[in-house]
Parts: sequence; structure tokens; C-alpha cells
Amino acid sequence: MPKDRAIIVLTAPSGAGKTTIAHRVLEERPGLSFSVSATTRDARPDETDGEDYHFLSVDEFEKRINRGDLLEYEQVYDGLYYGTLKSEIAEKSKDGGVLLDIDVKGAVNVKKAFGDDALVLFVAPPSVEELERRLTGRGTETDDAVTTRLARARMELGMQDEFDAVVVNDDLDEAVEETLSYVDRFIQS
Ligand SMILES: Nc1nc2c(ncn2[C@@H]2O[C@H](COP(=O)(O)OP(=O)(O)O)[C@@H](O)[C@H]2O)c(=O)[nH]1
Ligand SMILES: Nc1ncnc2c1ncn2[C@@H]1O[C@H](COP(=O)(O)OP(=O)(O)O)[C@@H](O)[C@H]1O
Repeated sequence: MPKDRAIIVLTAPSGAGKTTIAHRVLEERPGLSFSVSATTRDARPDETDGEDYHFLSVDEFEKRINRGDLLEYEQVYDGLYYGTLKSEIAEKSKDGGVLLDIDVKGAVNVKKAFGDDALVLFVAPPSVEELERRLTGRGTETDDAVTTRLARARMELGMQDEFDAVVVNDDLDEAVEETLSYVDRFIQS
């Protein structure tokens, strides 16, 4: 029987490919909705406010924290805030399931909050060298930002055993198929 509430989390070091996989999963499973996080980082050229993120000022983000609007939040890089809005999860999790693309510490917190109602998949790069190539190739970060993300990635890769399953994103199509099979099994369980 399908679950009453389904929360699916893709987590990974920056550059491992979780956003790419998340977009593919949402195309393949239109019943799932995306949890649009709030952030204080600037939008990238290909991002849309309200679709990829809710882009907020620091002031506005801190007001939301104080109002208790956030399920979880982290200052992930350079003091930038990222967080999951409770309002994104409340309805979407019951209505076909919700997909979150969040950092590793946030994923641990979501698992603690939702237990068996949450499936947390860790997307791993095939190697740290390939992760660096992808981060550099994406061209959205300065060299300093790439260095910061790689340093954090080493810590995050050490946490992969804490999650429900690990998907190695080497061949993208295979990683998408594997993710879909975990998602389908979870939603039907
Ligand atoms: N804890 C938490 N992390 C988030 C949230 N939204 C995004 N992140 C994470 O913040 C990190 C930086 O995201 P972003 O700037 O989009 O960079 P990218 O992951 O390298 O594309 C990534 O690990 C995201 O998964 C959120 O709502 N909560
Ligand atoms: N399997 C893959 N093989 C090669 N490049 C990939 C693969 N998956 C993603 N990429 C590329 O790697 C970069 C980082 O992917 P992205 O989805 O933005 O990562 P994340 O959201 O985890 O930071 C992007 O340029 C993306 O096109």
C-alpha cells in the first residue's frame, strides 16, 4: 500500500550530481514534488526564484527562523544560509511525495525528524578527482569556492554509511535508474 507521507532526500557533496539526478527523477515521476529550499546565496544564471530556491536576504531568512518557519537550516558555505521550509513539506509529502536536495547535515536532521517516513539517499561521486572536475566544469564557483566545497566533501564522504542507501553517480543514466528503483520501492512500502 502506498505511504500516507513520503519524504525523499537526495544528499551529496557539492558537485556529485544530486541536482542533476533530482531533475531527472522529477521528470520521470511527475507525482513527486520538489521542496524549494530558502537560501541567502545569489541566484545562478540558469536558476529561477521560487522554482530552484526561494532567494532571500539575510534579514528575511533570519525573520523566518525566528517565526519558526524552517524545518531545518544550515549555514553551509561562507555563512550562507540554506533551509527547508515547513510549508514545502506539509502538503507535498502527503500529496504524492516530496523530494529534497539538501546538504549532508540537513539530511541527518530530516531523517531524525521523520524516521521511516523519510528515505535518504547519498549520491557519491566516483572519486574525489572526478568531483573536482565536475565542480570546476560547472563553472558556477570561484576557485576559492571550489576549494571550500572539496574540503567539506572529504568530511561528507565519511558520513555516507549513515544513510539509507548510497548511489554512485558515475554513469548518469544508471544512477538515475538506481535512484528511481529506491524511490519506487519506498513509495510502495
Ligand atoms: N541543510 C540544507 N541544505 C541545503 C538546502 N538547500 C540546499 N542545500 C545544500 O546546500 C549546499 C549548497 O547548495 P548550492 O549552493 O545550490 O550548491 P550545489 O549543491 O553545489 O549546486 C548543497 O549541499 C545543497 O544540497 C536546505 O534546505 N537545507
Ligand atoms: N554522471 C555524471 N557524469 C558527468 N557529469 C555529471 C554527472 N552528473 C552530473 N554531472 C555534472 O556535474 C556538475 C555538478 O552536478 P550538480 O547536479 O550541479 O551537482 P550537485 O547538485 O550535487 O552540486 C554539473 O555540471 C553536472 O552537469
